[in-house]
Amino acid sequence: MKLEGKVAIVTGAASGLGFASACGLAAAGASIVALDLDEARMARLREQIEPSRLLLCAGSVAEEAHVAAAVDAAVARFGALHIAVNCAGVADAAKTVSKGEPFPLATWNKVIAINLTGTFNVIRLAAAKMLGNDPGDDGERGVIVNTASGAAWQGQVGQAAYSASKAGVIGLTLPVARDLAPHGVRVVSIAPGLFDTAMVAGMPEQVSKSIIERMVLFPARMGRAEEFAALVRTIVENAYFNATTISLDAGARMSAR
Ligand SMILES: NC(=O)C1=CN([C@@H]2O[C@H](COP(=O)(O)OP(=O)(O)OC[C@H]3O[C@@H](n4cnc5c(N)ncnc54)[C@H](O)[C@@H]3O)[C@@H](O)[C@H]2O)C=CC1
Ligand SMILES: C[C@]12CCC(=O)C=C1CC[C@@H]1[C@@H]2[C@@H](O)C[C@@]2(C)[C@H]1CC[C@]2(O)C(=O)C=O
Repeated sequence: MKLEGKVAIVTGAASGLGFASACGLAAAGASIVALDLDEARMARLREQIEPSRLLLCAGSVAEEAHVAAAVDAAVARFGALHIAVNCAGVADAAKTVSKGEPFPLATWNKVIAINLTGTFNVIRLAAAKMLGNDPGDDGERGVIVNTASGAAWQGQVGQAAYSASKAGVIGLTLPVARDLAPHGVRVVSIAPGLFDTAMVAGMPEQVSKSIIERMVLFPARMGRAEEFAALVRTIVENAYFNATTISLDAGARMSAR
């Protein structure tokens, strides 16, 4: 799908991979509907994207009403919705049992609600709008890009909820692509390795250095948000990507413990 004149909703757009994706799609000519809980940080998009092609929506991907309002606003303001990029996510961690205390169910529910249910909430509401689009080349009406994680396959200590949520994103990719293929909507997920964003900013330098030296194959550094955004753009523009999860991780393999 050519990006010029298209409309994209990007969740988690206030920070990191979502911010870079919103900027990258806008630079290629798309109008952007940004959805994030963090209204203040999201406002930084105004410095990168011209006002006539930017709509900021404060809200949670886990709330039906918030996402419904954002996709309605996209169509009301820009006339259609062609692209959805799911980047909103959290990485709250806990051990299954720690010092005799079981994993807090509230943490489990939060991570699943945002990373997995939130992703599907955006997919279903955005796809319903995409089905109203006039078909383009090959009958294409829309593209959905989700963010999984290498942790789906190689979760570390404390990542039961996070890994399960991301495995869920990978799991839904094929059946949703099958559901939407007859309507000309593609669905692709990206599984990033370690990227230099706010989500990993709290990691002690020693830990990140050790992960990079021992577990990242080449190039031995964290990923840059712009590299993620470049893949999002490629997925949107290249109609032959569908129903798959693409690793973007410099060959990272995590250790056993
Ligand atoms: N940074 C990394 O190394 C990796 C990140 N990921 C995934 O990439 C996605 C983006 O992560 P980053 O950009 O690194 O993190 P980030 O922390 O920089 O950005 C995440 C954004 O999501 C927003 N958000 C959180 N909960 C939300 C909700 N309920 N509704 C709407 N927005 C919400 C936050 O306000 C924040 O702006 C996440 O799904 C994360 O799990 C996956 C693999 C590696
Ligand atoms: C658990 C990690 C690594 C150790 C640390 O000090 C801090 C962390 C919090 C953020 C985690 C870190 C690592 O496991 C990799 C992930 C899970 C990171 C959040 C996103 C992350 O980069 C990922 O999903 C990788 O695939």
